Amino acid sequence: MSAILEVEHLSATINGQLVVEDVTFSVPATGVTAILGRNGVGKTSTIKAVMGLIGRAGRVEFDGHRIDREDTHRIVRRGIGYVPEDREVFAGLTVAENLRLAERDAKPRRELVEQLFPDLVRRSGQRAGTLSGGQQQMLSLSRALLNANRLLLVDEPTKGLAPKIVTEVAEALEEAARTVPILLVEQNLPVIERLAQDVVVIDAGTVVHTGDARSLLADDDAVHRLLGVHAETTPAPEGAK
Ligand SMILES: Nc1ncnc2c1ncn2[C@@H]1O[C@H](COP(=O)(O)OP(=O)(O)OP(=O)(O)O)[C@@H](O)[C@H]1O
Repeated sequence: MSAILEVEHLSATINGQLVVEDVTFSVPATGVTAILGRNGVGKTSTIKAVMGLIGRAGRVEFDGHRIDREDTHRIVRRGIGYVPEDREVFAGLTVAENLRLAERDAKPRRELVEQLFPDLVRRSGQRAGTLSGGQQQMLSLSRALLNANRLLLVDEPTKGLAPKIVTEVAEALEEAARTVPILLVEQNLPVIERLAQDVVVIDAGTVVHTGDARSLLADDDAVHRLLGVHAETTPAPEGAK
């Protein structure tokens, strides 16, 4: 399958410290590709480096164009949506104001967002800072989905959420993935099993495994060796297949 994103020998630094050493992987033009790895191995930094948010070197090609020397705003305009780990909603603004600020396209896809997140429609006048973590996550996802992005980079969307909300976020991502490929950093194995076709495992700043998600998750020894957890011990979110 053709790749929408090709990352080759990517390295990245924060405050002069090397946080991504040498990462190579590609993201197919459809479906969900998950970046996995233990805490602190460089997953978030890899995504930030692709977005040009931290110093980076190496080759990053998006839809045939080199983007590794481009500014973040140019990368965003090429059609990569970024949903950061800390959600970064404007706390003092309402849900509606947060969404309006995110609109970049002449015809933002408001209907898609309203269909995926009816709760946000009901809360359009509520200040984003008073939303629950799950609702803030949905607002953050909505902002990326409003524009006709051609790739979404989504960083740990289920982190710290209650099981029921994890399921809702997973459902929304599953629905979104029908319209746009997603590169997803995720630690929740049942969520990965539900959403991802492909996995990229990072350890100590380099890629140590790539392949299809099901094969990896079916191999408890490999999951334990690569991720330090056991596949069968992670509680499944409600409604997971
Ligand atoms: N602002 C910073 N200053 C210094 N070091 C940093 C900074 N941000 C990240 N790092 C370091 O870079 C390394 C990679 O961090 P990163 O957040 O990319 O890992 P991660 O795999 O996403 O971790 P987690 O799963 O815990 O979110 C870590 O050792 C971390 O301590």
